[in-house]
Amino acid sequence: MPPNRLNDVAVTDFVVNQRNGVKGLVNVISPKTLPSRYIQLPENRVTTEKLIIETGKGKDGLLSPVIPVIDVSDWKNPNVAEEICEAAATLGFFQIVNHGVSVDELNELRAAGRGFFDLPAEEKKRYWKGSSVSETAWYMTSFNPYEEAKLEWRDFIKFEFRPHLVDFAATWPSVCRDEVVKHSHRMKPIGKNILEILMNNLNASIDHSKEQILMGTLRMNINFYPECPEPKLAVGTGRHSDINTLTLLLQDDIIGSLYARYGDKWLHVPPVRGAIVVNIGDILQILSNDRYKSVEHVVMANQFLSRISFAFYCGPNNDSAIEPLAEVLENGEKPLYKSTVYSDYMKHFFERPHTGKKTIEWIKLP
Ligand SMILES: O=C(O)CCC(=O)C(=O)O
Ligand SMILES: [Fe+2]
Repeated sequence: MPPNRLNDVAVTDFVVNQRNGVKGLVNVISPKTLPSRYIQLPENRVTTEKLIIETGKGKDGLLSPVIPVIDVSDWKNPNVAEEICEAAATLGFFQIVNHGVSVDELNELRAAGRGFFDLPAEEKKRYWKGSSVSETAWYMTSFNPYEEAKLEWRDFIKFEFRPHLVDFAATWPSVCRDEVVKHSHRMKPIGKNILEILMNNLNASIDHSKEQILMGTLRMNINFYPECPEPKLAVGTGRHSDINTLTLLLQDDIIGSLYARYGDKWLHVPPVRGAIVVNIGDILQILSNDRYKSVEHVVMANQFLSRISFAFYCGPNNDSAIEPLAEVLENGEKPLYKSTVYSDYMKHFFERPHTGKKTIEWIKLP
């Protein structure tokens, strides 16, 4: 007989109320079965028959797609722009290589990120969301554990970059502070290059006010997924689309747990050494009046190894009005979304559990 599942009240108390996170649960209690608080409803599980892992002809005779890996060593090369725009308009995901950040630099960031999650519980708890010692960094478990019926098998720390404030990172955990700041300096110009390409393709220029919408706020999540006793019943990050313009994701080198929505299936985003995964967020879909696709994605949990990922988010300033660009509607096209202040959009997203593309649907015009 397998050991009994831990009960919901005890798990919520230990993981959320006592702020130990799911990593604390694994370290201290090491459950042999998945606590029921983490058992997803069948429709939210990512089951094998829904996965597209290897490309090739399916039963229907069609070739399944692959997430393109784009060599960006020359940003001015028109083929690069073409491949990026094509991926943004279809799969909503691509990977870039030869972007100028070395494998060693990426590995240093990975080690620093793990350093944070390896800190003693008491140290991490100081950053707990709502009472963090830092105004611009907070630590949490799952996505919104106070609203979710089922928890995600994930802890994370979020950073907001506020470079106009002197010493904005002074209150961040010293174990990863310098690497996180360095990473933002490396990712920002890459994000800008991609956004320029995507805007050019819409005949839209980037002036100061557009730049505030595209990348006026920069944030980063470090996601930590501990080993999970019954990964098939759980999710690492529930299905969602990102609510920013662009995400630049450094995922694990070995364990591929990220899947992007493709029809009614999930398409694997495989780890590629040295690559950064790029995905389009809701705001680019709105600005482009649906030319670019913000695609739902999900992260699975793993049984034997923990996984860490670093999501660098380019997004609007909180007070930006989000609406389809004038350049796109120029020929009399109907706007598909109603104008919304970005802080309201964020509030809508963060107040609910992860629910696919519900946030963008909320502002879709009939
Ligand atoms: O962990 C991952 O690979 C992706 C995480 C993610 O989707 C996010 O942080 O928005
Ligand atoms: Fe995401």
